[in-house]
Amino acid sequence: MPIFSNHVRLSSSLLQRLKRHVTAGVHRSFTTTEGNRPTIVHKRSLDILHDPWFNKGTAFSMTERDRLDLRGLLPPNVMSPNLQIERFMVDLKRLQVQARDGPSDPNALAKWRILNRLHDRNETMYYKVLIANIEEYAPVVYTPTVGLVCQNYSGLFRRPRGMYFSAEDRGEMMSMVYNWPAEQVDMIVVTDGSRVLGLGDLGVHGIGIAIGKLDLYVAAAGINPQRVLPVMIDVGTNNGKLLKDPLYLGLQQHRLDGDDYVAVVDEFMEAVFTRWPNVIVQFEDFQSKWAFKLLQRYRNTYRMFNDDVQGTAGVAIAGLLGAVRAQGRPMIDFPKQKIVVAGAGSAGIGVLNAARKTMARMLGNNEIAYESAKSQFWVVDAKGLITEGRENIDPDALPFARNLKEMDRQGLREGASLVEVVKQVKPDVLLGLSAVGGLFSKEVLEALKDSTSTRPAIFAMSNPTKNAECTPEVAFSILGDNIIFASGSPFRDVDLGNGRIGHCNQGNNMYLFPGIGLGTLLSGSRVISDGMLQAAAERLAAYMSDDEVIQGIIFPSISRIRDITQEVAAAVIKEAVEEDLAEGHNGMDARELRKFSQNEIVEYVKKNMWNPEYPTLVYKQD
Ligand SMILES: NC(=O)c1ccc[n+]([C@@H]2O[C@H](COP(=O)([O-])OP(=O)(O)OC[C@H]3O[C@@H](n4cnc5c(N)ncnc54)[C@H](O)[C@@H]3O)[C@@H](O)[C@H]2O)c1
Ligand SMILES: O=C(O)C[C@H](O)C(=O)O
Ligand SMILES: [Mg+2]
Repeated sequence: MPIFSNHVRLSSSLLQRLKRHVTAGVHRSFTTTEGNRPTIVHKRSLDILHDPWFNKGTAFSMTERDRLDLRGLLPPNVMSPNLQIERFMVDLKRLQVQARDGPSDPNALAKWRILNRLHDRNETMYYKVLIANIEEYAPVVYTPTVGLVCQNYSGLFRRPRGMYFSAEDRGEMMSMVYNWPAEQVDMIVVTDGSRVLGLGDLGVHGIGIAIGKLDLYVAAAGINPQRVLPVMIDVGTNNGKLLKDPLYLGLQQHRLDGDDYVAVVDEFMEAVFTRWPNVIVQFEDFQSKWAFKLLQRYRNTYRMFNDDVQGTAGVAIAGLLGAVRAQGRPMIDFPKQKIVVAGAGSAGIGVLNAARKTMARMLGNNEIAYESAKSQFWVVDAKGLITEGRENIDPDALPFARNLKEMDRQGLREGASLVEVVKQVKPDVLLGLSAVGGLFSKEVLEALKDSTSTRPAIFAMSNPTKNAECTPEVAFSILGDNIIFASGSPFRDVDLGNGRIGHCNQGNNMYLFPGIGLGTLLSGSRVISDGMLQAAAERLAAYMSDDEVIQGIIFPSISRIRDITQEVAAAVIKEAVEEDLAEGHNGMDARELRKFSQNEIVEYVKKNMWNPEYPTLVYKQD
């Protein structure tokens, strides 16, 4: 069957170009599932059954069983991939039947265990299940359950997944990186476990967060699972409980700091980029103290980004623009919005910087616009309202510190509480990235009733569920149905009676990071520029129709995540080409990319996404 037979609408010139590209790619990759080409394997018998990359379990055909010395090692009934999944789902669904009282932690963990075991033995089937049921299982393999998994990791740990670079490995990283079996790695998600969601320092157990993010890279962006690598940089932990816990899996020492810390991360970066010069590294859940510094240190030399700072910023911008449209106003009115942000860490500051820049661009894109835009923000952290009167102010928060005299005129002062700020400012938007569950208390939400907006917006973006600044039930019950609500972790929509629905949007960076990674990979850009991130955010913002936005739906359902990711990746590629950063990928050179129309870029993206289908396996001796 010709490779492109199912894409009859492609123009013939694009078809030729894509064919050349795929053919070139096949010769370079060490295993491939593109088209119907067989995958060459260098193992047989039980070794195949024990390798999750190649295992098909009961779906091995009889001819394949013969070819790979598997006859007799499996029950005789050859199952179709669909029947195989049906059998697996019986086990998984049994948990739902037992969970009469709604979702509970033990139930979520039990589901995670079943899925994780499948992940360990048959990756193709695991991603088939995940992609087909993404709405149901993203909250199990990703936020919020992944937080619980990290908190319980020493008991849950079975087979290792990913790589651990520890402070003890200094001087060895350049060679140990070759212990990873894949010749090609496209995406690394790395964490040092110092700020896992809103759960604090979980040390080496934070590896779960890198695994969960990469699950979405495969499910949403179609990155080949053989080419993803979760990484934990273990420099110790400052979590007193873990330091004393005999069952803790990581280094039981206080975290390295200062130059010692940077030296470890430097060595890791050098090692992975030496072995895989085209890899993309996503930094995840680093405490803000290091998140910004490492981003500045590496972003102009390596293909990397920080998801909590940059991915979150883009998702928040898309949501904030959606909130403006939901008021029936054009996006260009964004610079008039009064925004109170609770939380000035890596995520909060990332959002503030991006929102300020977006406003400035809309106001004329000059120095004056940039200066004036900052007066739209009031930032409250653990010590209250941040003003120029703050002692030892964090340099990253300094640009948003309010002038004391101006605050005095507004009836506010240094350290004013969130409720005071909301009362005085009467904001259009209240956005939380504080990691403090319930911070948007009844009092705060009551104060928001006086908002000058026709439709106030509440973004309770902290994760996991228990850390959300408020629940949609509380928000809708206090403020009525004329609000916009988004949360970082998934909540159900709220039934407001009389057929009315209070829509709960999930404002999570999962809508951007897979597309940022995929777009960067396929463009071959050497760095990830602000323009590429901005293009990603704008594409997400434009994704929702006017009808949806007016109903209060400002983010898409996660069931559309593969489609959104494709669109975001295409926007990232287009921008990389326009900024002359694209160097091409896998036989597709940058000049070809430049000739592509918007639709052709989207087709190019689709063609390069991995799908969970079993390839034919052919054995060849090493
Ligand atoms: N929805 C998303 O896509 C997304 C993305 C990134 C981060 N997050 C979540 O955002 C939260 C914060 O992440 P971070 O990296 O910025 O953490 P961080 O620890 O760097 O920052 C937390 C900030 O909250 C402030 N804070 C603490 N108590 C407060 C209070 N009572 N009132 C106001 N502010 C208070 C702290 O002073 C600090 O500035 C986490 O829960 C994380 O899971 C969500
Ligand atoms: O992991 C998530 O769900 C979003 C974000 O990266 C976070 O740190 O909370
Ligand atoms: Mg994160």
